[in-house]
Amino acid sequence: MAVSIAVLPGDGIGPEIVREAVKVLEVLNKRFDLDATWKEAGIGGAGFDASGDPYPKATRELVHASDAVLLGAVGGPQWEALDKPLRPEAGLLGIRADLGLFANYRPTKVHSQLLDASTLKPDVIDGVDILVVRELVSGIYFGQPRGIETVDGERRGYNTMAYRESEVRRIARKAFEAARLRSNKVCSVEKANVLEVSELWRSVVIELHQAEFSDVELSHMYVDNAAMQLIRNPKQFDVIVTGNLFGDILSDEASMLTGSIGMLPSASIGEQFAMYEPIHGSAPDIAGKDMANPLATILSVAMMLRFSLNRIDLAEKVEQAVEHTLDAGIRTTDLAYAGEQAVSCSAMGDAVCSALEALA
Ligand SMILES: NC(=O)c1ccc[n+]([C@@H]2O[C@H](COP(=O)([O-])OP(=O)(O)OC[C@H]3O[C@@H](n4cnc5c(N)ncnc54)[C@H](O)[C@@H]3O)[C@@H](O)[C@H]2O)c1
Ligand SMILES: CC(C)[C@H](C(=O)O)[C@@H](O)C(=O)O
Ligand SMILES: [Mg+2]
Repeated sequence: MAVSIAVLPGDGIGPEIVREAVKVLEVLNKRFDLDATWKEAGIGGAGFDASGDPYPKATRELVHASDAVLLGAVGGPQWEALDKPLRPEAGLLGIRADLGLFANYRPTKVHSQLLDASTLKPDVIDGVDILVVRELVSGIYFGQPRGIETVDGERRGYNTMAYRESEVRRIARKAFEAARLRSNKVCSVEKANVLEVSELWRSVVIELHQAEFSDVELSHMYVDNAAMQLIRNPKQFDVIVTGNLFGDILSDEASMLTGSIGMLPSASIGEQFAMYEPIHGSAPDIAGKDMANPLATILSVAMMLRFSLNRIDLAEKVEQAVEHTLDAGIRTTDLAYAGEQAVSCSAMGDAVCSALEALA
């Protein structure tokens, strides 16, 4: 069956890493039986520069007409002076909200070939396999009121962290369902000792657990402790379910268990649409140098094959190709801590494509 993909490279390293992921799609079309077509459109700073809107109308129309979306990354210093609604990041929040992508899955899997790349001891991280399930279209990112006002002659900035019961219930449900397919453990992370929004979060998670998921082991952890436990003993976690801001922070932290933020893919899923993107940003410090790690984006393609295109077989091939590439000692700069010679972003993409072709 023919499938259509909207490809949104974005800014900074976005076009570089997405180019390598598209090469993988080309191999799947040519050497396997994927029948995918794709079209590119602008998002973030690229969207703003072309049309004055970080989530342009043409992009919106394309993603609504596609089976899945692949996004690189958005943002960069050249757009920082813009008004908030025009910034690249507003384009990303805009597409997530527009497509209703409330569930963001961020798998953190330690590859045994990369134990040297992590700053943590091998026995602490070997075998780590955590799924962060992050709420993506609510919480403090979207809560009202928000703004900067002048109070008593000085500026005061404020945001609102709010969750409705229904929003907590639907993300918690996704976490429990995911846990049933894994090690059957959910840790719900919030700050219920201080925040009412977290108090509600915890009580809704407990209600849902008692009503429908009592077979799943449930624990609760304050976010500050969770940040520490992720480094102290990451293997205690299976599924972590948390809100938008805490999930953003904890997933970047968790990525370093794997050796690099360049290793973590993600799937953002709603009722109707799905988008796949690495968890990292546009990395302005290395953009344009062909040195980014494209594996997070390539592994996001594997998630797309599995969850949106109904091709688990091809998802597994892509994941195997990544494993074989790591087995061969091929490392981009972010992974090359043990004296290995680093390869470029495009060479890493080529290596994964060759490994994939060898599996055809
Ligand atoms: N999903 C997204 O589009 C997304 C995510 C995070 C940040 N951002 C945006 O990206 C810009 C830069 O943000 P930041 O510097 O805080 O975070 P970042 O994730 O872009 O970079 C953080 C550090 O990680 C490195 N890094 C990131 N991805 C890498 C990769 N694939 N390979 C090798 N190294 C990699 C960078 O070089 C940098 O040193 C900002 O405008 C931010 O808003 C976008
Ligand atoms: C760029 C930013 C809006 C985004 C977020 O905070 O969600 C990013 O950090 C991410 O993790 O995808
Ligand atoms: Mg982030």
